Formats: sequence, C-alpha cells, structure tokens
Amino acid sequence: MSTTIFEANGLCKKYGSAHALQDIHMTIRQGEIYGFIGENGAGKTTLMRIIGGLVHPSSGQFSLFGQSGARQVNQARRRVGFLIEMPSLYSHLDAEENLGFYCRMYGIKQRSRIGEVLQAVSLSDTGRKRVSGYSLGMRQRLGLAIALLNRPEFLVLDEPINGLDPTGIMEVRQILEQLAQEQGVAILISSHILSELQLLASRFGFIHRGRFIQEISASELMASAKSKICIQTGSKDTVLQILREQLSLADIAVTESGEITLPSDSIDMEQLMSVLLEHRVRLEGVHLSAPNLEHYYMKLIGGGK
Ligand SMILES: Nc1ncnc2c1ncn2[C@@H]1O[C@H](COP(=O)(O)OP(=O)(O)OP(=O)(O)O)[C@@H](O)[C@H]1O
Repeated sequence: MSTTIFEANGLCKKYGSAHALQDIHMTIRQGEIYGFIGENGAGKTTLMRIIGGLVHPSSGQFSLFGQSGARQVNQARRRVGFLIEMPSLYSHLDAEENLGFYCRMYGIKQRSRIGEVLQAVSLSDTGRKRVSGYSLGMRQRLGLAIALLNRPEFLVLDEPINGLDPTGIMEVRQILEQLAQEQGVAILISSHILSELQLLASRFGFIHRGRFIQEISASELMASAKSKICIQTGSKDTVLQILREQLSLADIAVTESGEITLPSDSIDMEQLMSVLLEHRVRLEGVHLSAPNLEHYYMKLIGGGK
C-alpha cells in the first residue's frame, strides 16, 4: 500500500448555519490521480481551500504528509502545488515575469525551473507576450505552471481544464499522467468534464450537498456495469424482431432516443452484423458503449434513468 498523502477525518465546514462540508472522510495516496466530483456548490473547492490553508475547518481533522499539527501542516504545504480558482496573474507582465514573481514569493532560487515549467505546460514560445493578451486556456496553463514551480509531491487542482480546448485538455492530461506515473505525484483534481476525468483518474470521490457519498476505483467503475452494444436504426421493429426471435437474445432495451441496446457478451459483434446485413436492415450506427462515469454519477445522485 503506498504512502498516504492526505487524509480527512470527519471534516466539516459551516458558513453561518449552512454546511459547506459535512463529515468528510477520504484518503489520497502517493501516485494516484483522485477525481473529485460533485455539482456546483457541492463543496469541492471548500475542501481544497482547507488543504491550502485558505479556510479553516469548523470541526474534524486532516493530515498532510502524515502531519496534523497546525505548524507542521503549514510546513507540509510547501510540498503541495495548488491551482484553486485562478491564481493572481499580473496582466502587464509576460509568463516568465509572472513565474519569476512566484519564485521570489516561494523562495525558489533556481531560475531554470521557470523554463522547465513553461515547457511542461507548452507555453515556452509565448516570449514577451503580456498575460493580458492570453486566452483563458493559456491563463489556465500558466496557473498550472505556477502550481508546478515548487516540484510538488501533491497537486490540488480545482477545475484545471476549464476553458481549455481539446488539444489543451489532452496536453494537461499527459502532463498529469506523467507526473503521477513517473514521479509518484498524488493529484486531487475536480472537474465537471466527467468524460475527461474518467480518462485521467484512478479513483473517484463523489460529493453531494457537502456530504461524501461514495468512492470508487477506475476498475470498480468498469465492473459496475456491463458494456453494451448500441444499435441505431431506421428499421427498429425489424431489428427487434430479428434479435428476439431469430437470435433468441434477451435483455434488449430501447432507449428514449430509440437506440436499441443489448449486453455486449450476449452475441459476437461480427455475427450480429452479418445477420442484420443479411436482412438488409437500415443501420445508422452500431457501437460498443463502456461503463461511463457520467451515467454512474447521474445514477448515484438520482438523476439518471
Ligand atoms: N465564503 C463563503 N461564504 C459563504 N458560503 C460559502 C463561501 N464559500 C463557499 N460557500 C458555500 O459553500 C458551498 C460549497 O461551495 P464550494 O465552492 O466548495 O462548491 P464547489 O463544489 O466547489 O462548486 P463549483 O463546482 O461551483 O466550484 C456552497 O453552498 C457555497 O455557496
């Protein structure tokens, strides 16, 4: 079992009488990418702010790198990189100058680190361009570069792929995967883009209205539901008849959008295709759908069918 990096025990945060977080228990281990999922206002940022020392819990405890005393936790925070909301960027300065400011703030003397993090987030070629001319995606990447400056062993990233285009999202995924796999960095990441989190994270924690409702590993997610064959066709009745009567298949369903689904292990895909084509049915699409984080989440919070 790898080292515990962060552990929360009964963490609560109240704003007035409103609970932003209630009785949170969770553990994040070295080298894992932990996807933190919840609706707007669920409490994700609040937990991250607690880790960053920006907010104090109302009750409960947490440890960081095994440290739980206030002074020791503060020391331990030096080993963490944070991207919580957008960091303050000086818009009249370029990327290098902004990073230089944070180096001074963190007491990082090694100037070559600036070039390394700029390269890591693909901003090396921005030259003297001022941050005021940056796109949202470039600002996000500069924010990530700031979080990487201190060579963190734990990264806390609140919606780091917000505003990135598909290439930017893929680049960030590659950076994070590399950090976790090659350097054993633990990563806590929140995002509303669940399809991307599913590609990235090895474990998922679900929070709903301030309560931690479930945790599941990537492999448990894959085992949570059978993958399905999905058929889109203009000859729905004929296809249903073939599947039920000729192929004697059970467990066939029709979705609201008219797609026919059946368990992928009930028939060989090639056999299915050849029978359907033999009957000259009009096929608009046939694909395999794997268990999906979005469906899992919707079901979990009672929003799915
Ligand atoms: N400073 C504050 N004062 C009062 N209430 C707050 C404060 N900060 C957060 N809250 C409340 O705490 C709850 C949790 O907010 P939080 O920002 O942690 O949610 P979130 O899961 O990060 O949401 P989002 O996905 O929108 O970022 C919300 O109801 C929010 O309104």
